[in-house]
Amino acid sequence: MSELPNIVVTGASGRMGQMLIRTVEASGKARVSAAVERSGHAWVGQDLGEVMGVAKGVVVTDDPLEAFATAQAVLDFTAPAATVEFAALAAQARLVHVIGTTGMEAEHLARLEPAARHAVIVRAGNMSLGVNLLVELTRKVAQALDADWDVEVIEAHHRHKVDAPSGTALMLGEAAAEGRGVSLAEVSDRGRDGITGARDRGHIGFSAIRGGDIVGEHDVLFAGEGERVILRHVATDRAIFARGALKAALWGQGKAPGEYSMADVLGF
Ligand SMILES: NC(=O)C1=CN([C@@H]2O[C@H](COP(=O)(O)OP(=O)(O)OC[C@H]3O[C@@H](n4cnc5c(N)ncnc54)[C@H](OP(=O)(O)O)[C@@H]3O)[C@@H](O)[C@H]2O)C=CC1
Ligand SMILES: O=C(O)C1=N[C@H](C(=O)O)C[C@H](O)C1
Repeated sequence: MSELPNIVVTGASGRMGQMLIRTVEASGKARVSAAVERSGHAWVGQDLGEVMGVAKGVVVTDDPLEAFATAQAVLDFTAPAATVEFAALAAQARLVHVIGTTGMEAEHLARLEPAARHAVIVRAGNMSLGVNLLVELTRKVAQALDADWDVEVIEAHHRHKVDAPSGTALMLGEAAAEGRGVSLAEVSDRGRDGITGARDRGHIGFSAIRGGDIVGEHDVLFAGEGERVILRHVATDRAIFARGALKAALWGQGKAPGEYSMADVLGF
């Protein structure tokens, strides 16, 4: 019997699901004990060893409750509607629920609150070390520069991405707003098109590019009179997100119930 923590991966066949399975299995710090896909998915009933060439003996299931029963953590990079269901089940089983899913609306976030009263949730729109550092830098730069400097968050992702702005762009926008001491909801400019009028002073703009296989690129532009400051992160490998998620799952063991961020995990 392995002494390593048991980890469940939901959305196992997805871009991140597969990366998470490979990262956990290669880490030597945990093992994949179960993999979940939705009912009717071609992978359900298949051995991961057969479909991925790793984690032999783990048969993909469409029963998350059964999968969660023998695990210590679940890594969940799926879709908002699925994530809120998994949160209730993870809380029931007292698992650490690491949520990478983006595009979560207020109604989804509200449904995480009861779960976080019973179990540890670590949620971040981006689990990489580099982006979480960029978030801290953005807060500091926004604090140092006044509203004469226009803030724009520009992000680029692959053609399959379904949500915009990205979760990362929203984290960066929140950090810029916090640095300025304003509420992002009150100063956010999204999706400019047509005769928009001149830019509002103090607003934070968002632009999204979608194309090809771009893993994820984020710029925070501070545009002043006669000069610009640009903070940039470029992801070239999804392993950076998976490594962060595994770190969060291990960090969360034994922590008090509640919702935590990657900044908590990284000690920023
Ligand atoms: N926080 C971070 O660091 C990162 C976050 N992400 C986010 O992770 C999410 C997934 O991204 P990505 O892997 O590219 O997307 P994919 O579409 O490749 O994968 C999503 C997976 O989740 C599955 N899924 C959806 N609903 C359910 C359900 N009810 N039960 C079980 N499985 C389900 C999908 O299955 P099906 O195909 O059948 O729908 C699919 O296998 C996105 O929200 C993305 O923004 C991505 C990278 C990093
Ligand atoms: O969908 C993706 O791919 C990614 N999503 C996250 C986001 O919305 O910011 C993180 C990363 O940029 C990749």
